Amino acid sequence: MSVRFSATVPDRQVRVDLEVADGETLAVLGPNGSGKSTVLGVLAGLVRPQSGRITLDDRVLTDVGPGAPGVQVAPHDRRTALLGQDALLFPHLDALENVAFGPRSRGTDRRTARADAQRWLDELGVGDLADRRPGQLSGGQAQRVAVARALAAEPRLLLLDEPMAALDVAVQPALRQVLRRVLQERTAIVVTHDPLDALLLADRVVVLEQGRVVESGPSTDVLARPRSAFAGRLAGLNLLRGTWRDGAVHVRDGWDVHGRVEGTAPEPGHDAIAAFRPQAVAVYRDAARKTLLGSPRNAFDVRVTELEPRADLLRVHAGDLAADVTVQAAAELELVVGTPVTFVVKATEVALYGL
Ligand SMILES: Nc1ncnc2c1ncn2[C@@H]1O[C@H](COP(=O)(O)OP(=O)(O)OP(=O)(O)O)[C@@H](O)[C@H]1O
Repeated sequence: MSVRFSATVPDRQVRVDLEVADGETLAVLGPNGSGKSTVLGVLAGLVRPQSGRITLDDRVLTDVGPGAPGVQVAPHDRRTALLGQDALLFPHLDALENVAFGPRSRGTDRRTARADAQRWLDELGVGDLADRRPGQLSGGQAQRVAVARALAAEPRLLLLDEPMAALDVAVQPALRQVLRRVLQERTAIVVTHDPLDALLLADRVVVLEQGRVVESGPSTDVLARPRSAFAGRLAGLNLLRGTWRDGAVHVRDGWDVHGRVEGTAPEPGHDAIAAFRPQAVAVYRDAARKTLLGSPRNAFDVRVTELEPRADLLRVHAGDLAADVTVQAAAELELVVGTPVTFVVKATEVALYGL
């Protein structure tokens, strides 16, 4: 286990235990004020817990509280790197100097530090912006430089606090793809509000509510079959797993899911996943109606397995799939458990990813 974390911060009502395996990315989800940033702050050494013990690669970073030796390694000595919503680059330094700053201050010679910094900028797709100052970068570009700067410090644990929250929706997919590459094989914790980030960036998810871990497990399980109230509200995503074939996710015979490919298209025959929200699914009794539809759609012939009231909607479950319909529509469709129906979802509402 790379990270073992146990900490209590009473004035923030936080009491959390968690572990991260070597090379694993853990997503931390939870409502506002549930303690996500506090956990990152404690890991980074910025918040001192009242009691707690943290080890990273068996090195003790924090060991405080009654009877503990009172170890609290300083933030710059922990081999953790924390990246927030805002890039927080030094405004008077260009991108290259920003990235080279950490290695320089640790004693790396100027030429090596600059060469390494250029490599990291190249790796993050912003190598040609090396001589720009932060004021001349877009939000997405600045965030890439910030990731390069974090990685140049060669952290053993990368901490990302909503790294895409401050960016335009339009530039999020590209950064998400960069982060996916960066996080592969790296030990990291990502705080996010977006279930797709949890799915795509993380191997495992923990859900915090009121400073406690209320749920944890593999990302796909937690998001498709959430048990906690928060994960349920956030996720409940329809996730269909299959192999990539002819530009679609082949789940089984007759179930080829079309959608928009997020990031690079998967290799034929490789594992892939299709994700769409229950709100995007229309439910029909008469399967023939789907042939009347204009834009490309996916149709799944299924049987209702459960009807779950949710606020002013009804969630119609059919095995692993779910659709949200209004109560009125459900009544008109005369839905009961066992009713054969067709779930229809537009291809534009389906996100496809290679795994
Ligand atoms: N600097 C601080 N000093 C004292 N209390 C704080 C501080 N920062 C946060 N808190 C409190 O600690 C609790 C946990 O907050 P935290 O920021 O860790 O939650 P979060 O899950 O990251 O929330 P969000 O999603 O809104 O960022 C909250 O009750 C919050 O009000």
